[in-house]
Amino acid sequence: MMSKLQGKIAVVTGGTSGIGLATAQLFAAEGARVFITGRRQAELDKAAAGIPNATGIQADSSSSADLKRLFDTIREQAGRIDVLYVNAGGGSMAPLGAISEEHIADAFDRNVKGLIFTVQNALPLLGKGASVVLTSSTAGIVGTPAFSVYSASKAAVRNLARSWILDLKDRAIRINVVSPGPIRTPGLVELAGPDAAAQQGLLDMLAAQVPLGRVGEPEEIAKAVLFLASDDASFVNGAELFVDGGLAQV
Ligand SMILES: NC(=O)c1ccc[n+]([C@@H]2O[C@H](COP(=O)([O-])OP(=O)(O)OC[C@H]3O[C@@H](n4cnc5c(N)ncnc54)[C@H](O)[C@@H]3O)[C@@H](O)[C@H]2O)c1
Repeated sequence: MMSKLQGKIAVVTGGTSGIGLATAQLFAAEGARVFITGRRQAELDKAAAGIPNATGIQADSSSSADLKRLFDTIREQAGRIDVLYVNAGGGSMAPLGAISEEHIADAFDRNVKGLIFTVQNALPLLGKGASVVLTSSTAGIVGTPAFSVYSASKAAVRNLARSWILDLKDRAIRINVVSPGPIRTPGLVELAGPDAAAQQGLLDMLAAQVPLGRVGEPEEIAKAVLFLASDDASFVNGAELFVDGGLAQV
């Protein structure tokens, strides 16, 4: 069977851990040359070493200067981008009474500003048939305690996609959104702190809310991103794909 990304140039932001790492591995297995980004050089080197045909480029998505340097480097090394998966992001918890300026800046810099400037800087490298996948979350559509700022930042993502497909009309670039439910990643379990029992408690609590009765695995998001990124989704544009065991529907 033909590999789904044979010969393609793919970029995965936040590719050192969790969903981004699993997706970079799947993209590579499907024949892509993969560029991954992360904030810390040591983790980036470790992740890139485990992925065939991968290059790690240090870049903090919150930094416009880093993003410019990232895409300048990709232009020099590969000349174009066929698949852009904007995965870098995350957030921390704060109930309404504890929301601070820093809390808002952290979520919106990573999940909104960083996402906007990632796509903007990539634009000159995206040709006809290119695919962009953005990362939202079920938290962007259902209420989640102590997660309102993260939820608001993720809710912004679907509206960016809906407008951008109009901004890019006639360029034949597809933009879609993947919205994971609770997925067993370092980023999720660390919300419960360093204690393993507390982390398991968080996973159990989240699993109980999901109609399928469990949390998801990073590889399950990677497969959905591969679908949106590949020509299998050639007429899918401006869509939001929930990969959440049904959580967003209840
Ligand atoms: N795990 C979940 O349950 C879940 C659910 C919905 C959405 N998401 C979203 O999926 C994405 C990946 O999350 P994950 O759970 O795999 O988290 P993770 O913490 O395990 O991995 C996140 C990756 O993004 C990178 N990253 C974070 N901020 C960055 C920045 N400013 N610049 C560059 N890289 C940055 C991290 O270094 C890491 O490589 C995030 O956007 C997250 O909000 C996760």
